[in-house]
Amino acid sequence: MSISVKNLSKHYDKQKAVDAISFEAKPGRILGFLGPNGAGKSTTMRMLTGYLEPTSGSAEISNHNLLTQAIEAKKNVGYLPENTPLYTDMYVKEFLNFVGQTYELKNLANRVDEVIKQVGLGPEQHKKIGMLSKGYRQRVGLAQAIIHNPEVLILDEPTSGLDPNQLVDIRALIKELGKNKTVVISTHIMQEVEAICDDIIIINKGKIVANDTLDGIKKANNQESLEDIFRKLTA
Ligand SMILES: Nc1ncnc2c1ncn2[C@@H]1O[C@H](COP(=O)(O)OP(=O)(O)OP(=O)(O)O)[C@@H](O)[C@H]1O
Repeated sequence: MSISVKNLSKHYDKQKAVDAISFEAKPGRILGFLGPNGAGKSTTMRMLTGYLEPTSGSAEISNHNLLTQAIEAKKNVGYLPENTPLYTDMYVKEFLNFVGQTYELKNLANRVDEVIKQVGLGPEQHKKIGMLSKGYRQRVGLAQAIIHNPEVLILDEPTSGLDPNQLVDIRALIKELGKNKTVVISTHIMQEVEAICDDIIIINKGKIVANDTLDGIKKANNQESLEDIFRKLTA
């Protein structure tokens, strides 16, 4: 199993931001992680990438425990945070080289060229990150997330704020990456879920209220629209 989460919780004082959730995710599938604002999506994603320590419970990435085998676990996960904090003063290639060095990658120059091609950054690769449009910045964010070829990709609202053209391109890219990785993507756009996700988890107030395939959740709810199902489960 690429991701295995058991009774994972994060409490901020008395608030249970994430409340004993358990789930698994498999390779070659894209898991949509849905929930209203403040449901606990980003908090869960931060715990899955080792950025945030859980209050209790455990999470494994590629069979490595994130607490006790943190280095191995982190090698197997790539992360695109919600508001991608990129180094705007760095050039695209400079930044990707910098990230690659932190993973001590071999043949780094080749790998940087490879990911630039893979995410469609070719025409913009000689620019400073600060000069790029939001869509191209997201491509840099995706490039840094996949540079070490991780088995698991965690993408926190990767298409928010993109124009319709970039949106379609980035979705296609995520779909392509999902063919041989385990991708977890959070989004508020139900159309996006329909377009790219195989499986769905809906989280509400820190608890999982649905965990099914896209087809399964629709069948279980008399083929209602995903918007209606979402509202019913999270109202
Ligand atoms: N550092 C923190 N300190 C205190 N409370 C926090 C902290 N980070 C998150 N929270 C709270 O935990 C809850 C879950 O937040 P989280 O950011 O995980 O939600 P989310 O589902 O990602 O929301 P959104 O869709 O708005 O991004 C929220 O009530 C939030 O206010």
